[in-house]
Amino acid sequence: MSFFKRLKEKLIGNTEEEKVQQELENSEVEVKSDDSSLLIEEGEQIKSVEEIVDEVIEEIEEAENKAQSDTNRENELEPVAEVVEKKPSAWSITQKFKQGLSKTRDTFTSKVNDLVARYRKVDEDFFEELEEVLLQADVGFDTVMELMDKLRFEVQRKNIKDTEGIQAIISEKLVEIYEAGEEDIAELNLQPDGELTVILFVGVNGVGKTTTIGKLAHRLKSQGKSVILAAGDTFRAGAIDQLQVWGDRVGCEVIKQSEGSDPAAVIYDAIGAARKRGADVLICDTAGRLQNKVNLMKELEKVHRVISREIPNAPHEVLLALDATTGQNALVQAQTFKEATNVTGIVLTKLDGTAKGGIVLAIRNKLHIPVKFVGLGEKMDDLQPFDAERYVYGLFAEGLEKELEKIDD
Ligand SMILES: Nc1nc2c(ncn2[C@@H]2O[C@H](COP(=O)(O)OP(=O)(O)OP(=O)(O)O)[C@@H](O)[C@H]2O)c(=O)[nH]1
Repeated sequence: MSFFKRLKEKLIGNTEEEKVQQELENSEVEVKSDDSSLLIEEGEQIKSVEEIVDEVIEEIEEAENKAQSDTNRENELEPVAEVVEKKPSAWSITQKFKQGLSKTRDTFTSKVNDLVARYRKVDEDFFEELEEVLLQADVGFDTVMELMDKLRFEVQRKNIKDTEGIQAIISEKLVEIYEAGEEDIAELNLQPDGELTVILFVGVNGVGKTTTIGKLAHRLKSQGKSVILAAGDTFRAGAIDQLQVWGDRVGCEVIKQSEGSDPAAVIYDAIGAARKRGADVLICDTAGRLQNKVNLMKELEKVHRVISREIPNAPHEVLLALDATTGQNALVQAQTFKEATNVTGIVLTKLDGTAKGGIVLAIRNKLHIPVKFVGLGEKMDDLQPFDAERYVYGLFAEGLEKELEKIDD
């Protein structure tokens, strides 16, 4: 199957139900933009100004009453755990990537578009400027070089002369580089039913670790899993309470001890509690002090040892939370944690807050650790499994849409 056919299927979803849903979503937008109420039908009486004013007042009152009852209903719906989750369509997830990457797209893509308009023909100068634009988006030197080689080769092979459509080729090559022959690298290593999965979260303070734990717990719960949280960050003031707030919101039990107690002891207790309750997933928070690497290593080693003594092969995931807005600094943090513990995946938070979303590619290429989740906003369902195809769509939405329209279903 060609790259673009596969891409289209991924973005829209390939079940009939998903296709119908997407068409509906599109047609809703069309109806809204076609405001037929402004048209006067043949034979219709033209209303007096007073009549129109009365009607408008009535509409405003109706809208206010509706808003009030919606707010009441929303308040009744808290906590979040009570909300019955509707499975999001493939297209709505794609739109989350598009929205979440809008800052990156606005800067990066507009520069690429500008290049395409200025050059029209693909030549060495064009490649050099493109290289610069990619470097500015934090894609990383090695990845940019690899991409440029692939682009030059493709342009020669297909005898491409025009710069138009180059976004589509860049997208294809970026996915190729990201996936590099591996499939399903974003999947969480969840154990079969009846067995406990232990997920350890690491990362420095302030990157959004606690929020991410809460969002992931919510996600797993809405997939029918029972989840317990372990308040292993006993170091940062307020961390235990913050996790408890998330536990209450999402409806998960939080196993905790007092501030300053031994994190390994908290996690040991939490494993016992999770087993007793027959829980499916235990998510453990840890402290994120980086000032002293030796201490960090010792602490994480101890936590690791305690977990794997209780459950061989556990922890099943060690997820490192990194803040995308810190750019190259995130790479340095990742390197330190990689040396301290066996990181199995990265959760890149606040991708929506940066114009340098190319950092995803740099992380993958430099560290060879898959990005398992990305934070695309502050809402509960804005934590999404990373998906290379949706990511490149987020980068080049407009350019790719033109290309995808050409593809028959
Ligand atoms: N826009 C956006 N904001 C996020 C995202 N993830 C987290 N945040 C926000 O980042 C802020 C910090 O997150 P917290 O989870 O409270 O992080 P923290 O308590 O400072 O530190 P740690 O828990 O140690 O990481 C909060 O306001 C979160 O709502 C994201 O993906 N996008």
